This record gives sequence, structure tokens and C-alpha cells, in this order.
Amino acid sequence: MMSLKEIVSLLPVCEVSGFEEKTIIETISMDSRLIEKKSLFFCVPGFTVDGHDFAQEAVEAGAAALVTDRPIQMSVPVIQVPDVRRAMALISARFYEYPSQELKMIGVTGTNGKTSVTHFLEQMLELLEVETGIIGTMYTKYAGKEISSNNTTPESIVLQKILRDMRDAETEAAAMEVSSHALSNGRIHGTRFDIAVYTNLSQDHLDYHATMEDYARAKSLLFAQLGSGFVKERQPYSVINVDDPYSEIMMEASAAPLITYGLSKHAAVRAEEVELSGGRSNFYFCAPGIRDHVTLNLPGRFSIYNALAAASALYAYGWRWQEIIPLIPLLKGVRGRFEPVFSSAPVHALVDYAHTPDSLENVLQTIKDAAEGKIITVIGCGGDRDRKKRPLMAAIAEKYSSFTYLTSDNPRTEKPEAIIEEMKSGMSGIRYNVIVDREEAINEAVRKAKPGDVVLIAGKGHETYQEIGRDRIYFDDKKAAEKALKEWVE
Ligand SMILES: CC(=O)N[C@H]1[C@@H](OP(=O)(O)OP(=O)(O)OC[C@H]2O[C@@H](n3ccc(=O)[nH]c3=O)[C@H](O)[C@@H]2O)O[C@H](CO)[C@@H](O)[C@@H]1O[C@H](C)C(=O)N[C@@H](C)C(=O)N[C@H](CCC(=O)O)C(=O)O
Ligand SMILES: Nc1ncnc2c1ncn2[C@@H]1O[C@H](COP(=O)(O)OP(=O)(O)OP(=O)(O)O)[C@@H](O)[C@H]1O
Ligand SMILES: N[C@H](CCC[C@H](N)C(=O)O)C(=O)O
Ligand SMILES: [Mg+2]
Repeated sequence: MMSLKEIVSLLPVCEVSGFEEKTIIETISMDSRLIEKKSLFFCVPGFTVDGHDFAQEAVEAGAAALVTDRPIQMSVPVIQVPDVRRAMALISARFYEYPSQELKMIGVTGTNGKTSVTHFLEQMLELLEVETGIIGTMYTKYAGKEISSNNTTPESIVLQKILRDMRDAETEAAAMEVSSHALSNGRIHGTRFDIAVYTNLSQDHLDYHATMEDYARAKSLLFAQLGSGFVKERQPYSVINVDDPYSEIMMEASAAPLITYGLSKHAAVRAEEVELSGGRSNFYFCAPGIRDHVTLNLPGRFSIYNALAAASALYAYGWRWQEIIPLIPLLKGVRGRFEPVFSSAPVHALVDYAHTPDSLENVLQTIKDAAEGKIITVIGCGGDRDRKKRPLMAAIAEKYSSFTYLTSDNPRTEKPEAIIEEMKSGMSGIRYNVIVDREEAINEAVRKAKPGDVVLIAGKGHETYQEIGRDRIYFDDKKAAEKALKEWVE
């Protein structure tokens, strides 16, 4: 519950019309369809519709006051602010009594690896007996509950409510994915992070951010707001992959001391003498005063980066290296990330969430390093998303694969054939086929495979749907691959 007076006191440059001292707010909402009595309704100027157009509907449904970015005439108080989403984030944090200040908050940002690193953190913290929650692409998970996600980083009202619920359930730490969209439109404004982790930056989302520099600047906002909302005796830290070319931008923005990690000698926390083989790696884990041999039972160089990121974040948390290093060999893979499909067929199939040029290249390079047979790739690109990555992803698939199937991956409101056409423009040879139906593409790829070959099914990972138009139809790469492999044996 909040009074209008309290709300206004949070917003130094707002203009209020129809102010009434006695107005009390009992719920907050950005959706006119969910308004209850005594609600504060935020008129969010969206990317598809404008929340201001629903102001009347919200008042009729019981909204007691509105937050807008322009003057509008209504029968209830109207608070006009320069940026509704940011005002909403500040008010949400206050409404739920600043839950982020009562949790150890670890935010992870970067193009690839956020879901993986947050899961590594969850696994390690559970082993250290710290009750940990996760907020990210796959779900929000805490205290035995799993709530499916709409967005990688939720809108501020949802986020603050989740964090409050986590605290009520005695969750101690939250490992949270922070997307560039969330940073640029203020979803995490008003949230206090203790540790911010940077994984990497490579091409994606150029539909939303005008240039790579804009994209990098959005990511850097996490580091710039570190520790905001001072909590005594809780020093914030930035954990940065120093091998990444954009790391300098994050370091420059950082309001907190840095812990750098990577494979190069510039990193404070390093993997040295790396040997990759048989789906795992061996290396020396080096940090000031430490040089311990470890085995990481996960494939690829990118998994080493993710493990170093999680280990460095735990160090920033206050754990000692002697407590952290023994956890590295215990790390397990994450659903939909380099996930093998089990079957009795001598053909290997892998489901992976690679949906950017960089992640696809990493995954294919990792397969190539280990594979005895040929690589066959099934790949599509999302509709209504960055179009510039389409030809690049197709070209990478072609470079590493003996054969590629171009197919659909969430065409959304675009025509799947048109997306595939754009992918095709990146292909230079003829070792590919177009099969729009994803299940049929997986069947064909598996049918074509010989013993020892690897079929990579990329782009959807854990997703259990195909988004066509605005509908989601059930589809699971893993289930489709299991069925195809069964038929291969028969
Ligand atoms: C581009 C973007 O960020 N879109 C997000 C945004 O939608 P929007 O601003 O377009 O909302 P809108 O539909 O125009 O509606 C505007 C306002 O009118 C309200 N409204 C609407 C209809 C009505 O009848 N009454 C009403 O009040 C809506 O509740 C809303 O407040 O706000 C919505 C509510 O929070 C989000 O779900 C939505 O994410 C969509 C699904 C999306 O695809 N987002 C992607 C681009 C995204 O954010 N991705 C990142 C991860 C990327 C990555 O790291 O790979 C993420 O964090 O998820
Ligand atoms: N550190 C990394 N560097 C490059 N590629 C990675 C890294 N970690 C994972 N990948 C690859 O990227 C894919 C996506 O990984 P993950 O889901 O952890 O990233 P994410 O940042 O959460 O993605 P999203 O933006 O969709 O939430 C994985 O399936 C894997 O192929
Ligand atoms: N978080 C990512 C998910 C992409 C997954 C892929 N399957 C697609 O639909 O493009 C995004 O919003 O770009
Ligand atoms: Mg993710």
C-alpha cells in the first residue's frame, strides 16, 4: 500500500493534476486488462500499442491514479513523468519494499552464456548450501517453484514482486539474467545488484539497437548502476571477461571494483594450459596466489569461460578459492545447451540454443574438434528479430557442416520462406536443402546421417514451441530428434 504523496515524493520532476491527499494505492499495473480497484495504472508507450490509449478503460475498471508521459484529462489524479517505464521501476521497487536490498543479487549480462552462467551459479551455491533463485530465459525458479518466463528479464512490476516472493520464501541469493532490452528500457531501474557479470558481446538484436556500440552501451548500464541503493558492508563488484573486445566499455562504466577473468594473461582469474578432449577440459585454475589443476566435465572453450565467470562471481560474493575450485568438476550441463539426445543409434544428435553467429560458431567448432564423423546441421532464424544475423548464421552452418538443412525457428509474423531466403543469401555452395517444416528437417537430417556423424539441431534449445503468427504451437527439438533416431534404428 502506498499513498499518492509517497509516490510523488519518489519522482522529483513529475507534474500532478488532480492531486488528492487521501488517495491510497493498493495495487500497481501496466495492463488495463488486469486493473483492480485502487490500482495505479502506468500508461506505457509500447513498441506495438500505446498504454495511454487504455487510460479511460483503466479508470473505468477502478484505477485510482495514472502515470503518464503527457498531459491527459481524467477523473482521477494524473502524474506526468518524463519516462513511464523508469518511474514504474522506481515505484515498483518501493511498492515491494526494496527486496533486492535483502537478497544477494548477481546480474549476468552479455550476448551468450547468461542462462548457462546463472545455472552454474545456482548449482554451486546450492552445493554451498545457499538458497538460490534464478530469473531468466527458461523460467523463474526458487523454493521449489518454477514459473515459465515471457521475457529473459521481466518487466519491473513483475521483477520486484518475484524478488519479494523470493525473500518471503527465504531465498538468500538471486542469479538473474539481465538482457540489453531490459537495461535500455529501464526494467531493472531501482534494483540493487551486488555483483554484475559480463560474458561477451557479439552480433544480435540489431533490430532493437541501432549499432553494436548502442548495444554495448546498453549492456554497460548494468555495471554503471552497480551497488545503487547503498547497503552498509556490502561492497559491489564487476566480474568481466577481459578477453572480449567490448570489455573495456563495461570496465569504463563500472561503478565498482573489477574482477577480470578469461584465458589470456591479462585476466586476474585465468585458465592456463587448457586441454580440450572427450567433451571435457583440463586446465590450471589461476588467481592471485592460486594455481590448481581442475577438470571441467563440459565441452568447449565457452564452457570454461562460463565456469570462470561463475567462480569469479562466487569469489566476489565472499567465498574463498579453496571452497570454490572443488565445485568446478561438479558442474553439470544446462537443458538445451549442448544437450545430447540419448538413443541406441550410433548417430549423435545434439540440441543447442545457439541463435547468434558467435554461439553457432562456438558450438560447431567444439563439435568439429571432437567429431569422428561428419556434421549435419539443422538451423533456422527467428522472425521479427535481427535480420542481419540470418545470412551470417547460414554461412557459419555451411562452413562447418557437410550438409545443412535450413528450416523454421519461430517465424512469428514473418513468412518462414522469406526468412530462409535471407539465410540462403549467406550460402555460397550447394550443400544444403530447404525444408520449412522443422520436424521434417530433423527427420531428413537424421535419416541422412551415417554412424559416427553428429546432427546439430540449433536455435531452439529448451523451447517447447514453434511461434507462428502470434500463436505458440507445441514443438520440442529433443522429442523430434528422439523419434527420428528411433526410426533410424528401425
Ligand atoms: C520490444 C520489447 O521489449 N517488448 C516488450 C514490451 O512490449 P511492448 O512495449 O511492445 O508492449 P505493447 O504490447 O506495445 O503494450 C504497451 C502497453 O500497453 C498495455 N496494454 C496493451 C493492451 C491493452 O489492452 N491494454 C493495455 O494496457 C500493455 O500492458 C503495455 O503496458 O513489454 C512487454 C511487457 O513487459 C514485453 O513482454 C515485450 O517483450 C516482447 C515479448 C519481446 O519479444 N521482447 C524481446 C525483444 C525482449 O525483450 N527480449 C529480451 C531477451 C533478449 C536476449 O537477451 O536474447 C528479454 O529480456 O526478454
Ligand atoms: N560464453 C559463451 N560464449 C559463446 N557462446 C556461448 C557461451 N555460453 C553458451 N554459448 C552458446 O550460446 C547458446 C546460448 O547460451 P545461453 O542460453 O547460456 O545464452 P544466453 O545469453 O542466456 O542467451 P539469451 O540471450 O537467449 O538468453 C548456447 O546454447 C551455446 O551454444
Ligand atoms: N532471447 C532470444 C531468443 C531467440 C531464440 C530463437 N529460437 C528465436 O526465436 O529467434 C531473442 O529474443 O532473440
Ligand atoms: Mg538466456
